[in-house]
Amino acid sequence: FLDEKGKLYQNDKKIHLPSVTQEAVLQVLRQRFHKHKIYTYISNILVAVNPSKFLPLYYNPKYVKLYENQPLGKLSPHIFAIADVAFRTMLSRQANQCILISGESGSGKTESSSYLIHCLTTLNQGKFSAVFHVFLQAFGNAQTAENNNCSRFGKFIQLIYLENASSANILVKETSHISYMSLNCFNFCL
Ligand SMILES: Nc1ncnc2c1ncn2[C@@H]1O[C@H](COP(=O)(O)OP(=O)(O)OP(=O)(O)O)[C@@H](O)[C@H]1O
Repeated sequence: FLDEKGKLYQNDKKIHLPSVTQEAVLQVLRQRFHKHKIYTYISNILVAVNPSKFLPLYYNPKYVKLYENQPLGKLSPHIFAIADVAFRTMLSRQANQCILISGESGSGKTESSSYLIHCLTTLNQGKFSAVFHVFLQAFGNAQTAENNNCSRFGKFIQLIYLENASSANILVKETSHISYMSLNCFNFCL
């Protein structure tokens, strides 16, 4: 989102970087971070910079509604936009969707997955309790030099969407066997 002179564009307008180097990308992320913008799109990939503090404005429940049914890139980059696109694509194509979250320890993968689950269950008006997360974290997390709440296991989370279920129609399954987190919503109950 830098213009040719290296200046940040206003209003999250999409533009090309003059040269795509690690330094240039980091510069954009840094500049946006200083403007309290922790999310940036690189194509349809969302880059999140860990703010290390809760940003209530970002995660206000009204944003789930705001991002609902909006094409990716129309509004400011946000993790709710990723959840919405996955959800809509699953419904329209009747096909599994997968969201991969990767990053170094302490970068915010667990937090991001919580926001995704929150948004996906809200979009579906389903009810989800955080029991799975709390339970797994109680046994599987530990404090490390990088992260006070470090997951000491890989995670695969599957959200199963049941189209005709009467009440809570997203089931959440959480298992722990791969080395980075993936989120997979699917399974239609026709
Ligand atoms: N979006 C966010 N908003 C506010 N705080 C965040 C956010 N993302 C991460 N954090 C903070 O950073 C800490 C580390 O994040 P998290 O545990 O999600 O990292 P992780 O990538 O899952 O780490 P690990 O691989 O070590 O398990 C969190 O406990 C939280 O305090």
